[in-house]
Parts: sequence; C-alpha cells; structure tokens
Amino acid sequence: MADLARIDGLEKSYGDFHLGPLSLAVPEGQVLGFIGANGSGKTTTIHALFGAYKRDAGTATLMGVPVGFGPSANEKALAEAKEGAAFVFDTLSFGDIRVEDVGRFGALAYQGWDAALFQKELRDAGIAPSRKTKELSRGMGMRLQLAFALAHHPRLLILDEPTAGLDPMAREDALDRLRAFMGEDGHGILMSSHITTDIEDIGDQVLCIDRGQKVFEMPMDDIRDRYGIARCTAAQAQALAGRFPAGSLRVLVKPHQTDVLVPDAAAFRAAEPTIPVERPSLEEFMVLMIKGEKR
Ligand SMILES: Nc1ncnc2c1ncn2[C@@H]1O[C@H](COP(=O)(O)OP(=O)(O)OP(=O)(O)O)[C@@H](O)[C@H]1O
Repeated sequence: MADLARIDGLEKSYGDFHLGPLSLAVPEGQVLGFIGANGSGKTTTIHALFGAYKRDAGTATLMGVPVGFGPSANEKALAEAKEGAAFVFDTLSFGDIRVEDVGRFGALAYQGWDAALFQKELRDAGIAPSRKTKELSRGMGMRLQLAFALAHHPRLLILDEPTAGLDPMAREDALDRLRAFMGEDGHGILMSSHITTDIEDIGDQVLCIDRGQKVFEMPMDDIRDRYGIARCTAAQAQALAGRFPAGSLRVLVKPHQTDVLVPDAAAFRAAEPTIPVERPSLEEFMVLMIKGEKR
C-alpha cells in the first residue's frame, strides 16, 4: 500500500530562503507532526502536496499519484487521489458566505460529498447553518473547516497550523475531532504546528525543520521515553563531554543551570546517579536539537 502522502528530495528557493532537500512520508495509521519556527518552511513543504508552485527539485505524491505544478499526465488518477485528501489551513478561506453555502460548495467540489455528515459535524460543533462564516469565532471557524474537510470522507488530512490562535478549549475540541478521525482504519494526518504540545498530544512521528533543513525525524515515543535532559552545573556539563561518545550530547547553557540532552536517559542515570535527569518536553527537545551545542 502506497503512503497516503510522500515527498522526496523537495527543494525550493525564495530569494535567500532554501528549503530542502527534504523528504517525508505519511503512512496509513500515522500522525506525522511537522514542527519548526516561523519561516522554517513548513507551509512551503505542505503546499508541494497540492502542486501550489513549481519545485526546484523533488517529487510529491498523494495516494501514490504524482502531484505537480500545472497539468498532470493522469488527471483522472490525480483527481481521485485528491478526493482522498483534505487540506485545512489556519485561516478560514470561504469568503463572506453562510455556513450552509459552504455545504453547497462542497457538494459541487467533491464527488463523495456527504451532506448528512456535514450537517452532523456542524451540529456536533454547535454551528448554525444560517450563520455568516465571517462572524464565527476562530474556534468555530476551525470546526467549520474540519467539517468541510471531513465531509467527503478523506483518508488523509493535511493541516497547516490548525490550532494557531485557538484558546485551550477550542484547541482540545479540534484535537478531539482529529483523534476520532484517526480511530478509523486507513487514515493518516500530516499536521504542522509551532504549538509543540499539540504534536505531543496526537503525533506518532515528529519531523522538525529549521531554516529549510531537517533537524530530526523520530517517533514521539522515542523523544518521550528514550531521551533525557540532565540538569547540570556548568562544571558537571564540562566534565560529561569526555565520558560519552563525541557528538552524542547537546548542551545549552542557561542563566542558572546547563541543560544537557542525552540520548539514553536510563544509561545516563546509571552512569551519573548524582545528576537529575528529566523527561524532555517536545519543546525542550526541539530547542536543544536546534540551539544546543553538539559535544
Ligand atoms: N510565495 C512566496 N514568495 C516569496 N517568499 C516566500 C513565498 N512563500 C514562502 N516564502 C518564504 O519562504 C520562507 C518559508 O516560509 P513558510 O511559510 O514555508 O514557513 P513556515 O515554517 O510555514 O512559517 P510560519 O510558521 O510562519 O507559517 C519564508 O522566508 C517566506 O517568507
């Protein structure tokens, strides 16, 4: 079975900004969390999956079907592949229309449009069909986008910063809907966010980029369960360098302590019982991987 989405060797430049070469894959049953600072290239990467621009290099596929800029060699297969996917962006892009008109648009846009499911999603989210879309709160706007995305029964959701600007309740609400989506067989999600706690919550695999380059990609469980952050004094951090393989530690000097990211928390505890080691949050892990000095 082909991956739901795949990018291989993607490269794109805008002036001084260079993305890639970057590769990613979203297999069935997986949520790939895509993180990185503002301007690191997440949106540019995601846009390659619907052929939004001419790539400098690389390939992109949806359901195994190549996606390019301009006409496709096989429009029918690409149209079917696109039916299997749905994109959700951080801002509502329906213009000044009523919620019920969004449903009419969906029926025109997608062969597999399920009007009853769209109505149910609206009811579950407490959105009246007669409401004007531009009057919806940000949280409601996100639920409307999710309702629109889900109502043609996609197997793959591609979300670009879906929780940006949402309050904690609205974020949890949106994440709950995504969890329910993943409860069904054969589904997958690619979700970018700079809110790392969201990715911690629902991500199976995490891909991090910085200034257009991949920093790491690994299972969320490895970050949580295998790595550790040793809270050291400057002297302790200095002494560690010689005792572990060169390049295996990431060191970040802070005002009152020095954090050292260690790849095997259990082994570190056994070797250095006097130094406290904590489980890293995804945010701390990302910061240490990007800003930490390799020792
Ligand atoms: N169409 C474009 N024309 C010129 N520059 C662009 C274009 N699209 C993106 N860029 C530049 O490419 C870089 C990466 O932008 P991108 O939106 O992909 O990053 P991002 O990680 O999604 O950031 P954010 O979290 O702020 O949305 C930025 O420097 C941006 O200004």
